[in-house]
Amino acid sequence: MKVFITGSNGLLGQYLVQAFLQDPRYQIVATGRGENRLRQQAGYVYEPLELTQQAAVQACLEKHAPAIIIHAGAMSQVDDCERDKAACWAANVDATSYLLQAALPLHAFFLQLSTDFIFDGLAGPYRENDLPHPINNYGASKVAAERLVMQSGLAWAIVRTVLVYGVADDLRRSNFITWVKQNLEQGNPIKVVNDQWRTPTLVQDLARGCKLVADQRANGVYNISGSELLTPYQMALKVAAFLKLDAGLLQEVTAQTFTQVGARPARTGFIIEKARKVLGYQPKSFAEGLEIVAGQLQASSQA
Ligand SMILES: NC(=O)C1=CN([C@@H]2O[C@H](COP(=O)(O)OP(=O)(O)OC[C@H]3O[C@@H](n4cnc5c(N)ncnc54)[C@H](OP(=O)(O)O)[C@@H]3O)[C@@H](O)[C@H]2O)C=CC1
Ligand SMILES: Cc1cn([C@H]2C[C@H](O)[C@@H](COP(=O)(O)OP(=O)(O)O[C@H]3O[C@@H](C)C(=O)[C@@H](O)[C@H]3O)O2)c(=O)[nH]c1=O
Repeated sequence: MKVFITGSNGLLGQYLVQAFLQDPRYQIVATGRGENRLRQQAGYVYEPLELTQQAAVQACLEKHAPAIIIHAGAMSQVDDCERDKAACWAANVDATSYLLQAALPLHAFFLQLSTDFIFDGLAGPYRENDLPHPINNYGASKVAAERLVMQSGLAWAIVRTVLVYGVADDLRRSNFITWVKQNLEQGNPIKVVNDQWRTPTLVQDLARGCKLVADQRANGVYNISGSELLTPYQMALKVAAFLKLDAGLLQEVTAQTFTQVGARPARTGFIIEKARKVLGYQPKSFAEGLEIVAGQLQASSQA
């Protein structure tokens, strides 16, 4: 069975390819912007695909006619989305519309990735049936994409996640854990907020959760994240302790002393009971996640 993955050069995309490569039931079509940046390039088809080009999306889906589409591609830089709403909308909404239109005649199962940033962060942690109320362009674009998916007429699932962390090849954006590690290793003091709440998600868990949804063709919205509600400051302390780095470089601040272009919802995080019960989803603890990331970093430094 053919699975079509968008955003395959990204943090999640790389782990989706790895997860489906382990399962001989699937043939993978991985798509990304420009050249394939994954270290492993055998065992699947890679197609360069600019998702904002409707004709290219149409032609690529016609050519491969997948049974399952996992749409991980997105403009995920929240501040860039705030600065350039048109680019954000093109990448996160129009691109989703092009994929859905091309998927319709294929009757493909469509799995859309979404985010805790669809909420305003006043009442987290959130369940699947809480009402979205985004406070930045990125979140608004993901709400619009979710609505297109729900109204598409296809069999669909929406996987929402939070603050994804992990190690991947040639990423265009760092993630919080690697960002903290790099700064502490270089002796750079960093300001870290103590009044935002997240359920940080190990990228391997997220990929596993997406595969559970795809394997079961599970319809509906699923929160797939870590289970522990932590502040970035608490996360950073755990990173420092685990990696034996200098926590003295961590400066505990509140969000208002911390200006980011795109507003961040204060208290998000997800309740993941539905994914546990319906899908059998079982995330690693944050400590286990750090151990896995540290092991990967050690292995890559010795390679
Ligand atoms: N990271 C996180 O903390 C969270 C992520 N999510 C969602 O999960 C999904 C995956 O996120 P993640 O892997 O972390 O994000 P990344 O930014 O690592 O990956 C996104 C990928 O999409 C590609 N892409 C962006 N625009 C286009 C385009 N116009 N045409 C083709 N490809 C494009 C990027 O290409 P390139 O590499 O060339 O830039 C990139 O490889 C996204 O939908 C995101 O919104 C949700 C919650 C949290
Ligand atoms: C850069 C930075 C971040 N932080 C905090 C703020 C925030 O809560 C957390 C991560 O901040 P960042 O700006 O790195 O990441 P951010 O853009 O907030 O991450 C978001 O990405 C998109 C794709 C999502 O969908 C969201 O779920 C979320 O993961 O770390 C600090 O405390 N100090 C800092 O210097």
